[in-house]
Amino acid sequence: NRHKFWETQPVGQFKDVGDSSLPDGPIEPPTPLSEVKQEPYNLPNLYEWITCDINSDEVCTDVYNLLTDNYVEDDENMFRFNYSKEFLRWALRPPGYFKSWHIGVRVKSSKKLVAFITGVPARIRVHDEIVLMAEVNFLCVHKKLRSKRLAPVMIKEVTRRVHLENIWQAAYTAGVVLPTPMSTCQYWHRSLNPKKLIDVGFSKLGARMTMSRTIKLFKLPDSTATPGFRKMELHDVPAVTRLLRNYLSQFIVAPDFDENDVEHWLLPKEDVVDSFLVESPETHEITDFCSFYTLPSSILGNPNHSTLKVAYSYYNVSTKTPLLQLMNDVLIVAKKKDFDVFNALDVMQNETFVKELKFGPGDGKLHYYLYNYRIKHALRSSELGLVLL
Ligand SMILES: COc1cccc(CC(=N)NC(=O)c2cccnc2OC2CCNCC2)c1
Repeated sequence: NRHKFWETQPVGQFKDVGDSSLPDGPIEPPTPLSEVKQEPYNLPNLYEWITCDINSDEVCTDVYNLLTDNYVEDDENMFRFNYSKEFLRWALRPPGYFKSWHIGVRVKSSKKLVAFITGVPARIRVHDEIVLMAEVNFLCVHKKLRSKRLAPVMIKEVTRRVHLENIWQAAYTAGVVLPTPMSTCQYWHRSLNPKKLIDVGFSKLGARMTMSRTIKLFKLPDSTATPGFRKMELHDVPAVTRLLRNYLSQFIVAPDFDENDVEHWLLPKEDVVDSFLVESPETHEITDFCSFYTLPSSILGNPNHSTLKVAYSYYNVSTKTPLLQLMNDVLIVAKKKDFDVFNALDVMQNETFVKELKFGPGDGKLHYYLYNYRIKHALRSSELGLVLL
């Protein structure tokens, strides 16, 4: 009963993979809103649901502390994601968000937050269909409450609250294989501070390599190479939206970003998201775009370092500047901002630059999933134009 819960859900089931009689699209029809369960699912006696007002500093701090101590670790339990409070506020309040989709579980007596799950609304295009979805993220159960089957209840409760807003599909990622990945991505790391990465065990010194040789190997220029390369600003939103919409149209699954979405997700926000563009010095046309988000990791049990400063490739568009040169400029900027490593999934055209720019393959995979939406043939990662936080 490895997937006891997921076998009860409207997701592609392993037994159905390859059954081409099943059409792409929703697996179950919407339920009339009057038939959606009106009250929250039952929790074990000591616990209660709490809707988390992420605008409240106290609540945001409780969420931050729960995730800092109990969220996703790498396979060797050496690192743990350490999303900042400002990042959480950004990630959870996009245009049209619902406070009711920021769901916590706390101990009735102590009011201690012990579990969390979230959804945010997103318009996602699948082939030629624009589908309103919830992007579900930050599922976290306190380490001391694991194996109490709390996660299935959290998932059912966020699903119920999404249904109440008349949304019937969702998108999510996981490092584990569940029924059934829509795509499976490889992740890649580009060392920016190789000495620290080796000191903390993130990287290993290559065979027949010295530390000084390794530092030299990953050294980057002090300044970017592309004329007209600059930070994105508010007045660039219309041009970046046009550039990004056109670029994303080539992928089978991609967000359907409008100007409001671009303003929220891609305008630079210090220590949260960085975005740059190339404005042609001659024509002032915006020809290229690149971005990354900031997600540090706590380093577990290292005497000299407590945090790994990690940049995650977000959305990149090259129409005039070679993608290789654009991404090398992004690495130069990330190094200058003191990031230790730059991560990228092999989605979109990322595979075309990772090898050239000295990325090394990560030791895990990131699986993408859709809820209540069948895609008969799993996508190649290069057919995926969606990056989740
Ligand atoms: C380096 O510190 C880590 C701390 C926790 C987990 C991992 C490995 C891992 N699971 N990495 C990823 O999932 C990953 C690798 C490359 C790019 N994006 C990623 O995940 C993103 C997107 C999904 N939500 C988490 C952040 C690494």
